[in-house]
Amino acid sequence: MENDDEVVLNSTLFLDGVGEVVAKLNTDGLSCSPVDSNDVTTYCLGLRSYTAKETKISLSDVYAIEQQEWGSVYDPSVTGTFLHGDYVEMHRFVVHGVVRPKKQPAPWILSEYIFGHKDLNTCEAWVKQLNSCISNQYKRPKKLLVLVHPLCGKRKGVKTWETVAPIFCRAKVETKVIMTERAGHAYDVVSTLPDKELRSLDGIVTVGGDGLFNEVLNGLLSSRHKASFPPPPTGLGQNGENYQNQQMNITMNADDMGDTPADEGNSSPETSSRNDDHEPLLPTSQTAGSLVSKLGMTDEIPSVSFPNDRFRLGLIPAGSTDAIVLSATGVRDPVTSTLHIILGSKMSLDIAQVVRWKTRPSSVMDSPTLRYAASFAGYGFYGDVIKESEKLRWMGPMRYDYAGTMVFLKHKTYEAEVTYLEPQIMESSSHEPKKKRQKQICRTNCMVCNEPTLSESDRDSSNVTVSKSDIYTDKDLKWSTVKGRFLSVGAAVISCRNERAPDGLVADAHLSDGFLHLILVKDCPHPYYLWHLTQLTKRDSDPLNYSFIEHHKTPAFTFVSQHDRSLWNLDGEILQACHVSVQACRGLINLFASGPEV
Ligand SMILES: Nc1ncnc2c1ncn2[C@@H]1O[C@H](COP(=O)(O)OP(=O)(O)OP(=O)(O)O)[C@@H](O)[C@H]1O
Repeated sequence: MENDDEVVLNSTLFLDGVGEVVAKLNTDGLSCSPVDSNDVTTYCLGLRSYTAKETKISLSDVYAIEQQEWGSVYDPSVTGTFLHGDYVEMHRFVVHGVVRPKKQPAPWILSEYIFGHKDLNTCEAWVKQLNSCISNQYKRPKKLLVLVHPLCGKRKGVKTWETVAPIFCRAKVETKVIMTERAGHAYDVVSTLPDKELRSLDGIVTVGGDGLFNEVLNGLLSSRHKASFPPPPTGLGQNGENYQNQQMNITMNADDMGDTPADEGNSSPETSSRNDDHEPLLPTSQTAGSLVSKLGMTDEIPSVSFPNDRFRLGLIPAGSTDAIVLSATGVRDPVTSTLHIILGSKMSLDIAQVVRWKTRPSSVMDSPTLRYAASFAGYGFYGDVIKESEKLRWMGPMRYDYAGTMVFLKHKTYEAEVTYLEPQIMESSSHEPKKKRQKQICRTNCMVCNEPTLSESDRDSSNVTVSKSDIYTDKDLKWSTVKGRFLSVGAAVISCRNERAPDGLVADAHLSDGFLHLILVKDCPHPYYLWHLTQLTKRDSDPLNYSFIEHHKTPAFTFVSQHDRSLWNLDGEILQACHVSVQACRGLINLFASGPEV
């Protein structure tokens, strides 16, 4: 802004509340210095009434420019009246910006600067030039699909959208808005979006909670993410023939591609009671043809695939927990999220890919079912709470507390075997309680998330293509198994901060480091478990540092249980599964966010 050579526009304008200023626009932003520096400070009745220093507005903080009608601009420097200042009539334009509070985390605040000039052409030239600067310089979205869940949270989806819609409108971002009518609607819309339409969009935005976001994520990735999947649990042929056969089935069985969802219409034991389960992304969904929840059900390779550098997802929080937004922006504020979207913030996010190999122990062999989770995959306590809370929807968000208490009192434990990949080079967690670890919190421009993986750096230097599945034969990783009775098995992709757990489940989980945090809570007395749960609600506590808890940072794990009602909670959505494998897909999607400023 200092270099006058870069100045693209320079004139004297009126700035509302400041008076006449010399305004200069360059590639970084706009600077306005009062014409008469003697006017910098004025006094009213002996009190200093305003200070007008140079005003600097960075273009990266400008989200809209608007031409306004002829009207009044306040000039505090006008003298001659008892009180300083008066309104002056002129042509006007408004620069809409963002104020990012210094103390974080805090919501971003909308600001506006009203400029005026007697000459309409001068105002129009400024509007044109400013618009061209903000549209050329930043990767801002022009067209978005917006899915609004009207009943989310305390039925505040529509109200939240009505609050932020004018901001999109002001910023001239085209939005195609769909109100969801039922569970599974968003999944159906997104999974059946033709490639041409998807290519015309810069992203998809959800106005709702983590559940709605999870539907969009699954709709987007189900047929558009082609990757080798994690090995199945032992017993299903981890390295052997069965596993290979599964892969063949999954990728080549064209008969499964019809309009009938994989799990529907046959007489296997798991289908008979399937509709009891709340699985909107599975058979109850209406657009059956779009259900590509079985891996690779289609031969057709969509032209829009993931990971995708351009396409981003946005979340405008209106749900009952909003853990993904809190972890991605640090605040649960619809306006802050909207500004991140309009200003084109971008950060990548790991996604957990969950493969269900068996629904029930009695099933002979299911067709594998694929699901994605952005924040959390949990079994035992977590699955049971979701199942209980579904019956209590009428209670609103309170149902989680009630259901949580009920499930806690039952103290159910599950026999299971968990096998996870352990990075040898990493500080691995022991089974013993350990000293409080130095937590490296994920923030904006996080060093950990920006570090290339070992295979990525090898690939860069040697030009060798490393397939995703190579991770499972990496010499720096080994498989370890834990067997026993568990109160819960959880895998956090991100910190999972929420209003009840200010540091989240795992305070130092990273948004895009390619790891899951596997948390195994073994059978223990009631009070111990209660103690762990209460620690989660406190800031700066160490809720995982107990002898009955194992915490492992892992890129993948498998899980086997012999329980008939084995329920998983994936971002708050239920999946019934007794054999699963889960892997972290590093940076699989991009969000309109920049990481929390915590
Ligand atoms: N119009 C609708 N009617 C009923 N359910 C819907 C509708 N739209 C979406 N859903 C479903 O509601 C569930 C919860 O949505 P969401 O997470 O957006 O809201 P929430 O209030 O945070 O809910 P939860 O407390 O269950 O997390 C999702 O599984 C989604 O499939």
